[in-house]
Amino acid sequence: MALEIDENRRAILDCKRNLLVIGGPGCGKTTIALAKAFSYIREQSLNRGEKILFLSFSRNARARILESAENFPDFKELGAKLYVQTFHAFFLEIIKTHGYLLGCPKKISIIPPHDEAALKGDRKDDDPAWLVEKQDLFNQEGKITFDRFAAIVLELITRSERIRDSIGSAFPLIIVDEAQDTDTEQWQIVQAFHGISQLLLLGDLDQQIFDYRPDIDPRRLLEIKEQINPLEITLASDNFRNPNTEILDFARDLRDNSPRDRGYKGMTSMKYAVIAKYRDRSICQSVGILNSKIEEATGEKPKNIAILTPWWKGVKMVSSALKARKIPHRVQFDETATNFSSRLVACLMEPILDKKQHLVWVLVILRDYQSAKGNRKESTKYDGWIAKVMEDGKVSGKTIPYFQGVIEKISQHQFSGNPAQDWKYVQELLFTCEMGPIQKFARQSEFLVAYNRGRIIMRDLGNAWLEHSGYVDARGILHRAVLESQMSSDVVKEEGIHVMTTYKSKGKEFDGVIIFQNEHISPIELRDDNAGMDRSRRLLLVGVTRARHHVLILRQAGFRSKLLDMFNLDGL
Ligand SMILES: Nc1ncnc2c1ncn2[C@@H]1O[C@H](COP(=O)(O)OP(=O)(O)OP(=O)(O)O)[C@@H](O)[C@H]1O
Repeated sequence: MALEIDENRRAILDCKRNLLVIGGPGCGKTTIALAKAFSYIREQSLNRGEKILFLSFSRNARARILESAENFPDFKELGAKLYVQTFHAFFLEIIKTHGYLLGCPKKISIIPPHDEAALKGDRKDDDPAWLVEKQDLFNQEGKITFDRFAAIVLELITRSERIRDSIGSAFPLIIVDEAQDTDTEQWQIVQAFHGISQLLLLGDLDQQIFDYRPDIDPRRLLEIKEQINPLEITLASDNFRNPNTEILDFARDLRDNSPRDRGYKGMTSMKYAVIAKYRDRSICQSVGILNSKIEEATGEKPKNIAILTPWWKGVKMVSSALKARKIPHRVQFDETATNFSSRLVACLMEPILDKKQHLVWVLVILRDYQSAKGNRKESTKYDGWIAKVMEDGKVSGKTIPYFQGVIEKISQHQFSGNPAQDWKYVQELLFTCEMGPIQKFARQSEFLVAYNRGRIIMRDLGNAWLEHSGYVDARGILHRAVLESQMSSDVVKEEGIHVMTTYKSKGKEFDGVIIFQNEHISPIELRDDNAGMDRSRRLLLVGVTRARHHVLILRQAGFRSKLLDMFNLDGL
């Protein structure tokens, strides 16, 4: 990749003070930040142990940064000095090293989000009792929820200058991606290194899509300017991502609510009939159409495309349509349901020594799932059942007899010792359940493959079998593998078709993008948005600007969209 270095970019490379680089989608913020990192490593000859830290918000964004870094000719020689990490993983490392100084046990364990949701139940995030409970879990048991990472790190570095200085001096240059989306604690942590490390902050207010979270403030960039006095450089007018198209013009017109009367090069709209089978066929067809559009424009087949929808429900709809026609794709999914559903399968694979105890475990999983969903009525119902089962009392309804039957059947079944086959046996048993909600819940375990940890789970289950002739601690094996995956530093391969929420697509880049619009499942106009639809506009802007060559908006026929109807996109 031949990098264009203009005056602005030269200033960024040469600057020795804190820097704030602002610019819209695809203007080259990540690229110039990486260029600066490599030039810093080369010119400042880092001491042993020193690295350039590049912090990002998500594993997706981290993967994309690493992929871009690999394209630099310097990567082979200097890549080991570049440390790209998510905020979460970086904070966790600090807590694991220094957390005990706050008086908690030395061994730290994480409470994954789905278990956290189950513990919290229907209490609000800021419920005082829940806040105290989380603090106690950390102080007394070393158990920590994801949302407390930043608070704990902040406490550590504020209470100990020595810790702050030793972290800061290991990273003479700290780059922060999407600085506009830092919450108060994250920003305070970064700010604490002001004066110790050089800070390079990348930002774009048009892409602030997490502002529904209480701590994300549109004034963050102003605050940054006031507090660390950075050299400010704007790359606003540049577009390196899709310069041969008018995708960015569309995005800007969308942002400014000033649609023009002709179409936009690189943007197409296609309508589908709402009846499920036609809709699903159109979803699959849209992939082929997008591929041809890209091939027409570039002379090459696309390397990757993304299908984006605002909610996971839309992801599921698109994924099922592709799956039915055996079109391979990678998917984002409802992690909560998948985790609990897989836990149910794992639980039923464990040796059944006491059928009543096993039934209680099953009910606890279902209770925790309902609680994680904030479904208090359902979780209370399960609490009642659990108490009754423990007292050997009678419970009316079909659920208990159904699971008693499943446990009975499995206890008489001889597992083969082949974990994949045995996992499937339990799954299929649950898939035949006649109670719709239970069957639907069980089906969520199919998404476990999306964690990329299937092989490790099967390997560890295989080891358990070798050691015990049974899947002892299958739930623990699953738990550890899922947790590792949630914190993992694996780089997800970018090729092929990716189905995800637009939120997850942030910071990524694809040859083509399909925006799937559906009135209920995948709305372009978000519910509870303001009259100007600012959030909806920003979300759509992030989605369309992921594309390098073409965007296809797949629209439900007959549905009037306040945002899209204003535009005169080329139709099919
Ligand atoms: N100076 C440059 N010269 C040549 N190509 C560039 C330059 N800067 C960026 N690019 C290319 O443009 C595309 C977008 O760049 P990049 O991802 O850095 O933009 P960004 O501002 O971080 O985007 P976003 O905020 O939307 O994630 C990439 O494919 C990158 O290789």
